[in-house]
Amino acid sequence: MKKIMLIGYGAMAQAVIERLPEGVTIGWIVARTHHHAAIRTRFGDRARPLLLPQDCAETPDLVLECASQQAVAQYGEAVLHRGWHLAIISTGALADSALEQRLRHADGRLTLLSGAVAGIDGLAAAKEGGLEQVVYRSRKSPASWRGSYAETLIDLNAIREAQIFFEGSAREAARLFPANANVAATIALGGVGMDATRVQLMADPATQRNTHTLHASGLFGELRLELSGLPLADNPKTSTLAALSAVRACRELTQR
Ligand SMILES: NC(=O)C1=CN([C@@H]2O[C@H](COP(=O)(O)OP(=O)(O)OC[C@H]3O[C@@H](n4cnc5c(N)ncnc54)[C@H](O)[C@@H]3O)[C@@H](O)[C@H]2O)C=CC1
Ligand SMILES: O=C([O-])CC(=O)C(=O)O
Repeated sequence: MKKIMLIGYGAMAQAVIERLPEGVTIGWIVARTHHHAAIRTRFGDRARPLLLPQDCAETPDLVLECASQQAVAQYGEAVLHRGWHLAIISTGALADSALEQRLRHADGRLTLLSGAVAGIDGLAAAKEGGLEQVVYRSRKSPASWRGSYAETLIDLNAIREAQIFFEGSAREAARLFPANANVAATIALGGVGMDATRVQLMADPATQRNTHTLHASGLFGELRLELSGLPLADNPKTSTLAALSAVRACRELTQR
């Protein structure tokens, strides 16, 4: 039985817990104090709530971050310095290049989950021949942008048609929209980097989906990809596919 540590106890963590593959169990959950009683009630002795990953005396088979960019910055190094395997969904944390370097040079294994998008393998292959441009657009409902920096750029209650409210680099997008633009960072890290990857963020009152569009061109030819994802019921910012990419990382533990 593989025993993992989960970081976070929000919408994505719940989706992962519900779909945990056979042969994988959760041993520890790093969560805010206000979640600890609920974790104890739900899991009893099977999973311990922790304040810090370092409070775990054993070696988890995988540490699965499903929390926030802040959690990656807060715990990432401590996890990797123990030689543990860390898989992160909040890839936008790596928009902080000093943090990225520290995490990449630490002892343990760092995996970037594919999250809400697909096609990173093809983009990375295309990069080997040279990429000319990579443009990423995220289109979500106004509800998905609520509570984000978008509220300072656009009146989400008043928009009647699709509107691009942000254009910039992947680094800017990932930093300004930490719960909404991790995909921009994932694409940037697979392709031409945080500063050269162009990002457009759009609010569309006519959609209930989180649609990710990737356009890349280079020596290989051209890639156009559109992924129209259903958001999680508990968090319209987060696509179901992002949670499923974390489930896949759990399943891979049983397939080695
Ligand atoms: N790579 C990708 O494609 C995607 C990445 N994400 C990332 O996944 C994260 C989680 O998504 P959801 O579960 O939907 O968000 P959520 O807001 O529903 O839940 C986040 C949970 O993490 C906990 N948390 C946050 N920071 C923490 C910390 N430092 N220590 C302990 N607990 C902490 C919160 O208390 C909450 O329980 C997002 O914030 C975003 O960074 C989300 C969607 C797609
Ligand atoms: O889940 C999504 O659709 C994308 C997302 O929130 C992110 O990139 O952080």
